[in-house]
Amino acid sequence: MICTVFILLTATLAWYLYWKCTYWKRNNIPTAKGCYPLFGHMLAVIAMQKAPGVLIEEIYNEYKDCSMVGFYKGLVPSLVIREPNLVKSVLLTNLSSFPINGFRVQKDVDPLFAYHPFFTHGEKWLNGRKRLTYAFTSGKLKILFVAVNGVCKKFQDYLDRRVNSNDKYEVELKYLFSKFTGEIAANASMGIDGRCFGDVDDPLAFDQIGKNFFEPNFFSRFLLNIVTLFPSVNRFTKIKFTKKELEQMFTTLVKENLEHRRKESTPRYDFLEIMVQLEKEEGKQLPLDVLTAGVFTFYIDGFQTSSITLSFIGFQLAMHQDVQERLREEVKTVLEKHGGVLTYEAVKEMTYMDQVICESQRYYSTLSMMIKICTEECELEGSDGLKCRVKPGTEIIIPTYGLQKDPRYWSDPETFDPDRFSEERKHEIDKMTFMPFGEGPRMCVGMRLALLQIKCCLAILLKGYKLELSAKTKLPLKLLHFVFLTEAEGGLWVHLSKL
Ligand code: HEM
Repeated sequence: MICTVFILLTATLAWYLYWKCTYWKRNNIPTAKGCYPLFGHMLAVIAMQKAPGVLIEEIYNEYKDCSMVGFYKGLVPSLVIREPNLVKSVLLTNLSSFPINGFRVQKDVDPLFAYHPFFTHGEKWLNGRKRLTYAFTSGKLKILFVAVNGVCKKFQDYLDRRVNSNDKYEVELKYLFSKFTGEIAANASMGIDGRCFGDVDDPLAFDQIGKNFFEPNFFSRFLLNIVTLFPSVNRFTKIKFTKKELEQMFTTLVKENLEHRRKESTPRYDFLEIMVQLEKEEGKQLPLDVLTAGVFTFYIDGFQTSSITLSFIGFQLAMHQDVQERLREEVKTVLEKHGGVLTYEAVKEMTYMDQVICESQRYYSTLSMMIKICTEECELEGSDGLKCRVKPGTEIIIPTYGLQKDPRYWSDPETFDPDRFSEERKHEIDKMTFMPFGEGPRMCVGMRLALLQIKCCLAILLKGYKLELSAKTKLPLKLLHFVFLTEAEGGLWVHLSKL
């Protein structure tokens, strides 16, 4: 009897797994190689042998003739879409069918993330997004520019100290730029000192505390992988993305800062001040947890993404001395025109810098992919005739990295050529093949601040220093994608010297 029950149960389970793993086949969609029962295509990812971004890149490159490719995240059917018209359909035309991002958090486990627009949808997303959009209009950016400019001065002073004492200062670019973006995150969010530019690394500095969050050890990386890949598991495991101490630190900082601001009227130039202005306009105070979450979003989103982006730009400039020289000329000419002062208007005039940033973002996309979850059935149709009726629960993967390097959409994609983005040529680019900040109503709300801080940082660097590649940088670069952020194995090392 027990034996029969066992056989029946095993046969049912085997049939169930077979049924799940043949979903794409039954729907006439090509399936990526390497599917294992229960784990789907995720075995190497779970075993920490492959980052999710690398897996998606491999799938993208292997199925060159297909508009879409199915794979399985465990038992969940996921679809990699490989054509701009399909991306447009998911991010714009049929956005209401894909309103949720593929990374989820639970309010009781990660309360600060629970208000982050990226992790929310519906009314909550709309409110969160509205507050951040308010903070990044042109008028408000000019307020934040005061803080950014202050950080530029500190950065310049830090570079002078480092280069003067070393003649040629050898530095890892993400380490260096994390100091800049960490200091911006502290200064421009709450008007506090981020302690990033000391001669010795301060464990409480904003660049160092961010390290704990973004550079976890092997074990926490494994847990984070599991939670991001299988969010429903976390209903039981309750693994936190944010450390409790970090949450407490931000809550205390915001609370103390708010008390001063609501009482005093000294002008301040930061995000919290803009939120206090918003309270006044709306005639009601925002709850402390909402404000803390806003400041936390500012920190988490601005710090790492911008420093990674900057480090790849710095790498490209060190590799391409002609581009570095041309950009330096632009910076010097524009600054001269503005009396040697880095103003908001001067930054806007640096158009070749925009091209260099775009091309670097295309070449090494900071976010290797985007993931959207279907909540309402919708049809996708590729140019090869493949049709897919996407069912609720299906995950759609937008392979940013693959699309931005695909020779179908980019001539000579492996050549670093900022002139692709020149006024004369940029019309040749299909919008949906270049999405460093996403696209559509859910695209990056902090894009303008990100570009402002990146441009200011580059202007300071280029007007006074030359970047040359250090032999410590391992070429060709091997890209690592921690969950979905891109980094280079061994780091990006350069020598900085005074001009
Ligand atoms: C170079 C730096 C940055 C890059 C490359 C970047 C990239 C992105 C991308 C690709 C998305 C869309 C993700 C998706 O649709 O799946 C996104 C969303 C978002 N970003 Fe950024 N970002 C940067 C800087 C910032 C900054 C400085 C802030 C705020 C201070 C910010 C706040 C956000 C928020 C709140 C969202 C979610 C938007 C929504 O779902 O409505 N980002 N970012």
